[in-house]
Formats: sequence, structure tokens, C-alpha cells
Amino acid sequence: MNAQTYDVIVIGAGPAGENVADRAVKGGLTAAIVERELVGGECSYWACMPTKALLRSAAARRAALSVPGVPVGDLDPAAVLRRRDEFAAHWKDDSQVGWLDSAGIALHRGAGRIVADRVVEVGDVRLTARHAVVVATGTSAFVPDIPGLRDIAPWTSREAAAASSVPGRLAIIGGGVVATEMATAFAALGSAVTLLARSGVLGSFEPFAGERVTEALREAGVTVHLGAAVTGARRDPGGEVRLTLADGTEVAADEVLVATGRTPNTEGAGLPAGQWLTVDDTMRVNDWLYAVGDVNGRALLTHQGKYQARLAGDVIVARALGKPVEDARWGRHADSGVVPQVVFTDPEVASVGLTAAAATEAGLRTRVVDYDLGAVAGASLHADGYRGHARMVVDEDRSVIVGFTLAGPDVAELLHAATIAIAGEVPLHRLWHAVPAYPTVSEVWLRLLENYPL
Ligand SMILES: Cc1cc2nc3c(=O)[nH]c(=O)nc-3n(C[C@H](O)[C@H](O)[C@H](O)COP(=O)(O)OP(=O)(O)OC[C@H]3O[C@@H](n4cnc5c(N)ncnc54)[C@H](O)[C@@H]3O)c2cc1C
Ligand SMILES: NC(=O)c1ccc[n+]([C@@H]2O[C@H](COP(=O)([O-])OP(=O)(O)OC[C@H]3O[C@@H](n4cnc5c(N)ncnc54)[C@H](O)[C@@H]3O)[C@@H](O)[C@H]2O)c1
Repeated sequence: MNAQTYDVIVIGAGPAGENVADRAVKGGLTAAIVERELVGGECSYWACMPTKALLRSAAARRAALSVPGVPVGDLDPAAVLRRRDEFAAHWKDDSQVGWLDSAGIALHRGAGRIVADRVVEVGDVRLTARHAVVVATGTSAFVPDIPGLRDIAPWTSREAAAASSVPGRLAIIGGGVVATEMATAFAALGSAVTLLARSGVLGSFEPFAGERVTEALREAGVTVHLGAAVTGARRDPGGEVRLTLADGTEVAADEVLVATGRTPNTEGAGLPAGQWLTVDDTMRVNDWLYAVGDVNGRALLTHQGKYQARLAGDVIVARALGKPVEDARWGRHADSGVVPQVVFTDPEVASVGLTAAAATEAGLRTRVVDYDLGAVAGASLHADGYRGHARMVVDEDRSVIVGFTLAGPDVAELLHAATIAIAGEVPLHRLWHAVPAYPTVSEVWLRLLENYPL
């Protein structure tokens, strides 16, 4: 067996793995990364980028339709799929491999398996880490145990993101982020979509977000069944799928997308199957093992995984050099209470921090301020009949914002101001001096403050 030694060995070359290796090398250590599929991970080829490419053309078309004087034609699904292919780099990782090379990170292709403390085997190569092994193996789609479901070979987010054609009828099981984004995308591309949400839609967000997205999906022709539990699935010899719901209703479709959450990729790495890796705030599992990105279950988002990776990389370097790991720099973690997320539905949902319900549950004395986003001058200019909503959740005892949610067309780019306000714990009396430019949609900040007399 070929034996090699590096300071750091990273298993999984998704966004989190790439960043932790890069940070370690920039800190002066040697690093190898192990990848069993494509360098770049789920995000580049089957998640963030291709799905947003599927959504973007319809969003641009809707924006054009919302103001007079712009001639707008029909959406061209084939052109949308071609643009998506470009964003997925045609499922080839040459450019990402080139980046690894330029960053000085050694690549080992194949499945990496931890076989002993600090030792990872990849095929017939035995890699030993002087300082740390980092698990960055991400997640796979969780497929619930519904009778017949696996036999019909349902789509997961992978097949949806990489679809080479648009199904006539698409049934989607789930009411979360993947379900609502893909319902939005495929309805715009021409599928007759049925969304089967067991509980609510976008249940982890402020209730108004799910309500607005549900309403808009219905307006776009999507059939939304709330409280729909799928109890069985079968595919007819002709290829048609039939889903049975608990109330006896049948839903017919050409394809079924299962969007019911994720399960961690631990088993292939030689770790207990289906168990999220518990880490401390430096991403450490034990004295030599770290876990970054989706696999630690803290926040299943690319930007949070990359944040964790930067942090873990720096900590591994510090510990390797015998430097103290100071709480002031690595403590007060952004995974707790400051996680931003944008759902690219129509309308978009952008949120950071705690919902009002979560803040109350956390024992905070809160005040909730709501504002009609459509009443802001910039919003009425942005689109005729602009409809949207903003909510700010204030911790009354500290007079700082702890949660912020927007739902409305093109709100994604408004989010970072709220992330800064929450992460920076900017006192509300200071926010009065952050004057939003006129006439931008950001004036909602002024309106929210006016509705929160100090
Ligand atoms: C449909 C969809 C859309 C999404 N859209 C967004 C979005 O818009 N914005 C956002 O922030 N997040 C989004 N996410 C979440 C985002 O994709 C993940 O948070 C992100 O990919 C996690 O990065 P990661 O590096 O932890 O894992 P991954 O990207 O999953 O990468 C893990 C890598 O490890 C490899 N691997 C696994 N096991 C082994 C092994 N044993 N040996 C070697 N290699 C291994 C895998 O092949 C993979 O390449 C989306 C997710 C889905 C499903
Ligand atoms: N724009 C983005 O940031 C973006 C986009 C897509 C995905 N993601 C990330 O990917 C992750 C996975 O997304 P997701 O939508 O798969 O998960 P999710 O956790 O957002 O939603 C899962 C949905 O499935 C339902 N569900 C769970 N088990 C079920 C069962 N047995 N039967 C029926 N319904 C069931 C839940 O009620 C929920 O509605 C999310 O955590 C999200 O952060 C992010």
C-alpha cells in the first residue's frame, strides 16, 4: 500500500472541504483532499448553482413583466436548461481541479475512509495526518420509508437540478426549501406541479413567508396540498406514477421529486451511518478529528459551511503552531443566531437570525415590528403592484435586532444589512444614523425604526 503523510487530510471536496484545505495551506501546512465524485461538491453540480440557474430566467422575466414598456416573450425551457448546464460546468470538474492545483492542495480521487486515528485510506493509498483529519462529506437526500417510493425511482434534488427535460406533471413531496424552489422553477418551465406538504410550507421561517409563497405558487398554477401525507407510490407499466395520500386521494404524475430533507454522508467515511457529527465551536470532534459543512448538521448552507471551514482551517493552523485558540476570535459563533438564508422562490424569502417564535422560545423579551414592503416608495418603483412584507424582531432588553425576514420580489440583496446589524449587535439608537438612500427598497429600515419608538 502506498503511504503518504500530510499535515491535514480533508475528506470531501465540496465548498467546505475546499475552503478548509485552502486555509490550512495558506497558514503554512500541507494538505490533501479526498473526493469520490466531483471536486466542487453538491453545491456546484446538483444544488445551489444549477438550481438557481433554473430559477433565474423566470425571475428575470417576471421582473420585466412587472413594469410597462418592456416587450416580454415566453420562457424558452431549452435555453434555460442550456444555461443551467453551463453553471454546472457540464458536470466536469477540470476548473475546480485546476484551482486545487494552484492552491497547492493535493487531490486523491476515490472514497476516503477513516481506518484508524489520523489515518484515511483511499483505494490502495494510506494517508496519515500529522495534525488533523477533517470530514467535509456533506449530505445526501433523505428518502422516507413510504411503501413503493424507492421502487418508482423518484427524483431527488440531484435529478431535479440536472434534469435534461421538463416533465409534463411533477409531484413534489415536501414543503421545505428544495420543494418550494423546485416547484417555482418547474412550474415556470411548463410542468403541471403538485406540491404535497405534510405540514406547512417553509415551516422554519416566519409564518408570513410560507403563506406568501404558497399563495404565489397557487397563482402560478401549482396545486398545493397542505397536510398531505403520502402513504404509497407505484408506477404503472406505461410509466405514470400514482401517489396515494392518507385520505385516500391519488395524485398522478410523470415524475416525483422527494424533497424531505438530508442525511449526513458519514458511513462511506468510516463513521456511524446517518449520524450528524457533533462539534465544538472550533469544529472539533476530538483532538485530531474535525467536521465542517453540512455533515455537522449545524446549518445546511454553503456560506455557513465555508465560514466554518475558514474558522476550522485557522484553528488547525493555530493549534499546529502551538498558538492559543482565543475565544474572542473563534467564540460567539455565527452558526447560532446569525444564519442568513435566501429562498429563491417567487416571491423571494430572505431571513437572518431568529423568528419571532424562536426568539420567544429562547426566553428573550421581544418586540416584533412588521411593515408592508409594498408601501415603500422604492418598492412601488421597482415593480407595479409590488407585494411584500418585512419583519424585525427586537430583543427589548439589549435593544438590538435578533431576527429579520423579508418576503417579496428581489429582496435577496437586501438581506446583508440585517446580517450586519445582527452580527454587529448594532444598538437601535445607532441604526437611526444608518440612513437608507431614497428611493430604494432599503427605506423599509427607516419605516421599521419609525414603528419602533425608542
Ligand atoms: C437542491 C439544493 C439547493 C441548494 N441551494 C443552496 C443555496 O442556494 N444556497 C446555499 O447556501 N445552500 C444551498 N444548498 C445547500 C448546499 O448545497 C450545501 O449546504 C453545501 O453543498 C454543503 O457543502 P459541503 O462542502 O458541506 O458538502 P457537499 O457540497 O455535499 O460536498 C461534499 C463532498 O464530499 C464528497 N464525499 C462524500 N463522502 C466522501 C468520501 N467518503 N470520500 C470522498 N469524498 C466524499 C462528495 O462527493 C461531495 O463532493 C442547497 C442544497 C440542495 C440540495
Ligand atoms: N436557497 C437555499 O438556501 C437552499 C435551497 C435548497 C436547499 N437548501 C438547504 O438544503 C437543505 C435541504 O432542503 P430540503 O428542502 O430537502 O429540507 P427542509 O428541511 O427544508 O424541508 C424538508 C421538508 O420535508 C418535509 N418532510 C420531512 N420528512 C417527511 C416525510 N417523511 N414525509 C413528508 N414530508 C416530510 C418537512 O416537513 C419539510 O417540509 C435545507 O436545510 C436547506 O438549508 C438551501
